[in-house]
Amino acid sequence: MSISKIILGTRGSELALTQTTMVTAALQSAHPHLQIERQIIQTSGDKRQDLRFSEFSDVAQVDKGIFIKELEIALADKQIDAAVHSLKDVPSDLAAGFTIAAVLPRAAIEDVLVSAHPYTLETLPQGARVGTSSVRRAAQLKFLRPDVEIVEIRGNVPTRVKKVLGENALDAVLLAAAGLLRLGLLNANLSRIHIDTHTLYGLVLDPVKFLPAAGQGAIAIECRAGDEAAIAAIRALNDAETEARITAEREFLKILGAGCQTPVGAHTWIAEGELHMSVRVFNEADLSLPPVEREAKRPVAEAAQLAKDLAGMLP
Ligand SMILES: NCc1[nH]cc(CCC(=O)O)c1CC(=O)O
Repeated sequence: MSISKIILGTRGSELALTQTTMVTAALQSAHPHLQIERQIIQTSGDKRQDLRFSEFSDVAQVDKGIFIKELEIALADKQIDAAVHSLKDVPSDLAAGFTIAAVLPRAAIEDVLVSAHPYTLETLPQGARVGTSSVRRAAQLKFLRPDVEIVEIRGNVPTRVKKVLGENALDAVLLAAAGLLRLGLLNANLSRIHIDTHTLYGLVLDPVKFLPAAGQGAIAIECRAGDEAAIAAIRALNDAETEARITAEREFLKILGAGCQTPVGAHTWIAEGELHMSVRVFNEADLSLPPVEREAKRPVAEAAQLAKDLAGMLP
């Protein structure tokens, strides 16, 4: 079964559009005769950039994917055939009727400390104000630097970078390396951020010390479950190592009933044919408590079981 045309749905942010251009290029090269169209869909997360995540009418809804719901509606309505997502924004318990048909080879997984000054996590000034809207990043920073004040920030990636500039500038913000790289803001040495006429410092944080979010740096393509023709076409883009890693990371979140707004870090890597995962689970009610840290490994083919092993090791 093969298809002649695919409509890709995407959010309209610069990052989403860049990622969709990457998917389009990969898809076109896998299927030279396939006609590929793009449709931009605004999500509730895009419409309400004025709100903090904690102010959404139903806080649980944030975990259920404020950045993907409208894309799933468009998929179900057959307005689009596939939705391009930052996997990190896709809930670990995907809504019924949908499937992740492929994940592209993963980019950088790390978080970056962005600042107008060459700070490290150790040399950030006492009581520094650091911007993030991720409870995972907030928890990890508070764990390493209890004196730091977390400031909740929202907006697209360039908007957040600019929070370290001008009047009332934050001392630093925390962002994903993948997004900064894809937008061309972070240089190839991963040390400088260029935005408008400004040059800022970027410090890539060691994922062993500052654990990434499940799925960070991965681009996923979601289809209607059962749309075998579209799934088969898109499956050609799938990267097996990335899939094994994100399966373990997302399964761990799913077992915990956690979402993108839960303070959990998960780091996976493949060494000598085995899939390794380390996790850090913070106490949601009291972020200042030390996290539970666990590490385990299994053959790459047993990714979901690795997540179960780790979940079983929690107190
Ligand atoms: N929640 C926003 C979001 N979703 C994906 C990325 C970056 C790209 C990625 O992690 O794949 C970002 C921005 C950020 O966290 O800095």
